[in-house]
Amino acid sequence: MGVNLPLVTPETLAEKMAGAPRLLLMLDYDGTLVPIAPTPDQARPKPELISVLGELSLLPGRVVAIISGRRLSELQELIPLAGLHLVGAHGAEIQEADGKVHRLFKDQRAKEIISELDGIARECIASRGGFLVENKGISLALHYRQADPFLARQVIDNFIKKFSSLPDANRLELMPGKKVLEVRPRGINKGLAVRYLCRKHAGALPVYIGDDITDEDAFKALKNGCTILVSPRPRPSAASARLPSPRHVGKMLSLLLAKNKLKVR
Ligand SMILES: O=P(O)(O)OC[C@H]1O[C@H](O[C@H]2O[C@H](CO)[C@@H](O)[C@H](O)[C@H]2O)[C@H](O)[C@@H](O)[C@@H]1O
Repeated sequence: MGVNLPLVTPETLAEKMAGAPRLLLMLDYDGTLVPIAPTPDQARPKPELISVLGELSLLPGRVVAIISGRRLSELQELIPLAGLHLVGAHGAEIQEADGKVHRLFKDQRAKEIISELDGIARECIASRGGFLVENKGISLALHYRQADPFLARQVIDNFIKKFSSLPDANRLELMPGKKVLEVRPRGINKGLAVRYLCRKHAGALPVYIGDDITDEDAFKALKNGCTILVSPRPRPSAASARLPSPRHVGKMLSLLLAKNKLKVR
């Protein structure tokens, strides 16, 4: 794990990718394509971003995939584009570029536990403000971005205690994220999705860009690959380089599109 990852510029990164005969560009959503917002429903893509992603994915030799912790159904609504891969629920739901969907996760018992945990999370929150429970069916997110930090610690500790005492809790795992604690099926992670896409598009230059702890599985799956952490400051990561913000990611995508358009003329 490196800490002082070299900062790359959008220009250098776009140049490297534009030079590849075939490219597999994998992008995380929250905190990478779209800046972090106070609540999940406020983190929406700008029309320009949708248009760049759409154009890129139509170019020959360019495969674009969005890999997120969000539900696939939500990604389909946020990025309403045909022709790119959408991967939801940390890799459990994969939509191919032709629209075909694979659901990698079929453990019914784990789904039942998630539904139980929904009630437990709400009980732990009780009437305290600033929390949000996001039930994604096969995973659950307990958000505390707008809660008092001291109360958040108490609620999260209580939730973890109750979760750990559930029979079969080991079918699921806890994953901290940005002001959120997620519970997801054990063994499902973004690394699986990255390996799947790399096999499917063997020979293409794989690039993964992400900002959160869940993206570390993807970085590790692409050992020695082009892996970019989105972070304003250095922090331990398995990525190979760093871009400071989603704004820089957006700039890089526009430059990549412009360079590729010049090539296909
Ligand atoms: O894998 P990602 O695309 O990065 O998704 C990770 C989680 O992102 C969302 O929560 C985070 O973003 C919200 C909007 O900016 C923010 O309000 C929240 O505090 C963050 O934790 C999403 O709601 C989760 O379902 C995703 O798993």
